[in-house]
Amino acid sequence: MEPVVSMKNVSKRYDRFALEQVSLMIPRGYLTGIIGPNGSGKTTLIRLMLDLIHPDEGEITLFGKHLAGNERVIKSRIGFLFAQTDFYGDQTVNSMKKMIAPFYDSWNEATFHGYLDRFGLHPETKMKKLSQGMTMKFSLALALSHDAELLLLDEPTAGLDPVFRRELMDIFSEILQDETKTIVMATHNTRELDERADFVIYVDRGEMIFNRPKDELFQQYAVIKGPRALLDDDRKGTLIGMRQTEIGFHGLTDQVSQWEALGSDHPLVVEKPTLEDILYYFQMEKRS
Ligand SMILES: Nc1ncnc2c1ncn2[C@@H]1O[C@H](COP(=O)(O)OP(=O)(O)OP(=O)(O)O)[C@@H](O)[C@H]1O
Repeated sequence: MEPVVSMKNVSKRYDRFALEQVSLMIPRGYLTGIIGPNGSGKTTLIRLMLDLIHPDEGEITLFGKHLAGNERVIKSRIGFLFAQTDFYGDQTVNSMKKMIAPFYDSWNEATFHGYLDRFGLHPETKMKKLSQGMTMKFSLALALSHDAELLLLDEPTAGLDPVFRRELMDIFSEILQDETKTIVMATHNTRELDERADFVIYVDRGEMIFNRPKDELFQQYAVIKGPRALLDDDRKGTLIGMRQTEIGFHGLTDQVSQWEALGSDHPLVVEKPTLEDILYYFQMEKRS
C-alpha cells in the first residue's frame, strides 16, 4: 500500500544543525512515534512533512503527491499540532475556531463541540485565560475536527496531566480503529509509545537511526544486568551503551542468547526493554 508520508534523501541544514539524507516511509493505518533527545530533529522532521520549511535536498510526498500545487487538498486531509502555537490571546475559543475552520472543507462543527465538552473547554473563554494544557486541548480539538486522515503531532501530550494524557492516547486508539487513519507523533513521553506505537522512528543529531516496528525492537533487544564477574571480553562486546557500577554492569543487547547460555545459576537479570531504555543505551553508546 502506498505510504502516507514518504521522504527520499531529505536534507535540511541550519548553521549549527543538519538533518542529513533522511529516507523514510510512514504506512497508513498506524501510530508512528518519533523519538530522540532534545534538538535531534524531531520537530524539523514534522515541519518538513508539513512543508512549513523546505528541504535543501530530497523529495517529500504526502498521500503520494507533492505538496506544491496540491496544498489545499492535501492540507485539508491533515490535522497538525505544535507544542508552541501562538493563538490570539484576546480571542475566545469560539472566535479563534471561526478563523481556523474555514481552511477546512470537511470541518465538522458537531465534532468540534463534542471535543470541547469532552476536554472541558468553554467556547467563550479567552485564549489568554487558558493554561498550557488547556491550550493544547484546544489545538487538539481543532486537529481532530475535520476528519483528517493524517495527524502530525509535535509533543501532543506536553503540559497535559497524566490522566488526560491517558485519555488522549485512548482517543488516538479510537481514531486508529478506523484503519484508514494515520497518526505521527513526536514525543518525549516514550511510555505512551511503549503501549501504543506501531512504528518508532529514532533520530539523533539529525540522523535517522532507525524506523522500525515497535514489537520488532522489543523482540530484538533486552536489558542485561549482572555482576562484573560475568563480563568477559566476548560478552562485553555484545553490550550496547554498557555502564559499570561498583558492583555490577548494565547494558542493552541484541544477542540475548549469548547471555541466556550462561544458564540460570548466575545472578543475571534479562529484562524486556522500554523505548526509554533503548534510547538511553543508544545514547550512552554514542558517548562512549
Ligand atoms: N530556524 C532555525 N534556524 C536555525 N536552527 C534551527 C532552526 N530551527 C531549528 N533549528 C535547530 O535545529 C535543531 C533541531 O531542532 P528540532 O526542534 O527539530 O529538535 P527536536 O528534536 O524537536 O528537539 P526538542 O526535543 O528539544 O523539541 C536544534 O538544534 C535547533 O536549534
